[in-house]
Amino acid sequence: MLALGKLLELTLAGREPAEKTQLTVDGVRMRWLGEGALEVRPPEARDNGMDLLLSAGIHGNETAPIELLDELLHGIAKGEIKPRARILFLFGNPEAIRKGERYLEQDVNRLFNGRHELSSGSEALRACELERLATTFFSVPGRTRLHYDLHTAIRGSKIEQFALYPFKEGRQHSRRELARLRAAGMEAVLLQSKTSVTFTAYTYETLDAEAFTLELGKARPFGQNAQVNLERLETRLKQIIEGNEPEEPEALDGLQLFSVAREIIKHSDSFHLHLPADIENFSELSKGYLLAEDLSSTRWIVEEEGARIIFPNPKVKNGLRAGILIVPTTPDQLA
Ligand SMILES: O=C(O)CCC(=O)N[C@@H](CCC(=O)O)C(=O)O
Ligand SMILES: [Zn+2]
Repeated sequence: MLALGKLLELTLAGREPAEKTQLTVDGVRMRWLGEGALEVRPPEARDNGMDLLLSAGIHGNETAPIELLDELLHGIAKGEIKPRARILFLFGNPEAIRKGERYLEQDVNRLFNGRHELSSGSEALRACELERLATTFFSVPGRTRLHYDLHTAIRGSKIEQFALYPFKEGRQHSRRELARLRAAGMEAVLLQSKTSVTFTAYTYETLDAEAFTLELGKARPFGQNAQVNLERLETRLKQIIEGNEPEEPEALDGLQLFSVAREIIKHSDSFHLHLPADIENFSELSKGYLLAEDLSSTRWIVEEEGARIIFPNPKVKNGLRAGILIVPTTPDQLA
C-alpha cells in the first residue's frame, strides 16, 4: 500500500511523510496537505464532478469513525476502491486523537463560522486550519459539494445512528440527501432551525455544501468498536466515492425526523440538570418535567408534547449547549 494511505499512522505518530504526493496504480493522486489532511483526486477522465469531504476525530475519543475513514483510505491506496469523486479526508483534532480525549482545552466543534477568531490556543488554530482546508477544497465552481462529519456520542442512544442537518435562512433541506442518509443506515435526522458553530454548519452555511454530522453509536477507544455496525454507511460511502450509487426513489423509508424545540444552555456553575447520569439520547420527557435549573431562578420545564432529549451534558463550559430538546416533525418543508 502507498505510504500516504497510512494517514492515520502518520497522524498518530505526529509525522510528516517524506513524499507529499503519490499515485496509485490506477492514476489516482493522493496529496498530503498537512497534519491529518489528505486529498484524493481521480484521473481527469474518470472525475464525475463530486467533491466529497469526509471528516472524523473532531472529537479525539470518537474512534469508530476514524477507523472507518482509515479503512476507506487503505482501500483507495491499494487500488481496491476506484474513486470517481475528488475527496478530502480530514482528522479533525490530531492532538486530542493521540491523547484519546474529546478535546484538550476547547471543543473544536464550537469554534467554526469564525468563532476561532474570538479565541486562542491550539484548538482555535486547528478550527481555522480546517476552515481553510475545507474552503480551498470546495472552491471549484460547478461541482457537487457533500460533507459528512463522522462522530460517536458520549452516551448510549435509543436511536443508534442519526444525522444532524444544519440550517441556513432561505435554504431548504433536501429530500434527496435525506433518502441518501436513509440508504446509509441512518434511522433519524434532526433538522436544525438556527445557525451554528459546528464544522458542518460552516460547510453548509458558508461553503454551500450539503453537510451532515453523523452520530454512529457510542464512543469507545481504538480497537473496541465491534458493537458499532457501520456496514451500511461504509457501503454507501464506497458507492459515492466510486460514483455507482443505485438510483433510488426519494423514499424516506421510515426515517424519523425531528426538529429542535430548544437548546439548553448552561449559563453558570449553578447549572443543574435533573436527569439520571445514564440517560440515553432520545429518551422521552413528559410535559411539565423540570429538566434543569440555573442562576437567578432560571428553570427549564418541558412544555412540548413528545419531547426527547439528546446530548445532555452538564459538564460543558458555561455559555455552551448542555442538551437539545427535540420534537418529532414531518417532511413538508423539503426541497
Ligand atoms: O454525545 C454527546 O453529548 C455529543 C456528541 C457530539 O459530539 N455531537 C456533536 C454534534 C454536532 C452538531 O450539533 O452538529 C457535537 O456536540 O459537536
Ligand atoms: Zn463528536
